[in-house]
Amino acid sequence: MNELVVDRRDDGVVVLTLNRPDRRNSMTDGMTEQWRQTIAGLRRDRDVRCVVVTGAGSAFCSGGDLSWLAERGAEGVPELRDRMLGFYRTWLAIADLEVPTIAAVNGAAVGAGLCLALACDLVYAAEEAKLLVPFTSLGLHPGMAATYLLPRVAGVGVAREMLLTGRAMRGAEAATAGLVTRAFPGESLMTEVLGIASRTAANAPIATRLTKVALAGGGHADLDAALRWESLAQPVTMTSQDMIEGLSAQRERRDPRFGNS
Ligand SMILES: C/C=C/C(=O)SCCNC(=O)CCNC(=O)[C@H](O)C(C)(C)COP(=O)(O)OP(=O)(O)OC[C@H]1O[C@@H](n2cnc3c(N)ncnc32)[C@H](O)[C@@H]1OP(=O)(O)O
Repeated sequence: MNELVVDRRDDGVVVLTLNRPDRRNSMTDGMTEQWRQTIAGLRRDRDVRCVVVTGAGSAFCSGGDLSWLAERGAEGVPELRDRMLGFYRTWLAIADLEVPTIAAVNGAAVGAGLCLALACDLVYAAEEAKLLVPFTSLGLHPGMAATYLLPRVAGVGVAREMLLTGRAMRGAEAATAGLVTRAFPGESLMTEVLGIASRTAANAPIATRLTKVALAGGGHADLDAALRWESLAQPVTMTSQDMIEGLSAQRERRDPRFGNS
């Protein structure tokens, strides 16, 4: 079975659907390998302007496959360390894509599954989606950069409560807490997300990529760093064909048609 469905749309948006609905899209070795190949392909593809990740069926992603954790053999810490590092890096490679990435959290996002969503630039959740990181209740230390992503996205207070108590949030509360960008009623989530993705994909590619670089790691550390970066990056876009097109489109009151230059 294809555990990762890739849908390339005409508007430059690629939708990746985790596809193991009967196991709530938990991450198996097979799905992880498909993810690795797909993300590597998307990195090289200049026609891609925005990537959306979602889950098939009722869940977004229930995290690491529990049967793998239960059945693991005689591997010791060094072997497991290598294995886990490879697993984390493969999934979090979505954060290395130069184009904007969006998680459409259609249902439960648990453990590594929530971390995958938080590694995206924008996270839209169904109001009823259940979000939690119950590592310690499973006897596990957090993984998949949970101890980086949660405090970074929602602040250390939210991270502490979610990681130490295992408390679940619904999408609506997660939006209020700043853990997700916005919540929508479940039935309209995909329509809303595809609209946002399409509009994002239509923006000037070079300006968008540079903006993403500027915001990586939570934005610049100080005002001077921001000014030094912007006084270089903005002139790069000022000399681009895209800016000429953007200004013409605004003058002519039409939608811009950006290339890649
Ligand atoms: C290294 C990484 C570590 C981590 O990521 S730690 C976190 C691990 N994940 C979890 O602890 C999540 C466990 N799953 C759940 O809490 C629930 O599921 C959900 C909230 C995601 C969804 O609930 P509902 O819709 O009621 O489904 P259901 O009846 O619990 O599950 C349906 C089938 O899916 C299997 N399943 C669910 N999650 C996983 C998983 N993570 N790995 C493997 N199988 C999973 C179940 O066992 C069951 O199977 P059957 O129909 O045969 O009873």
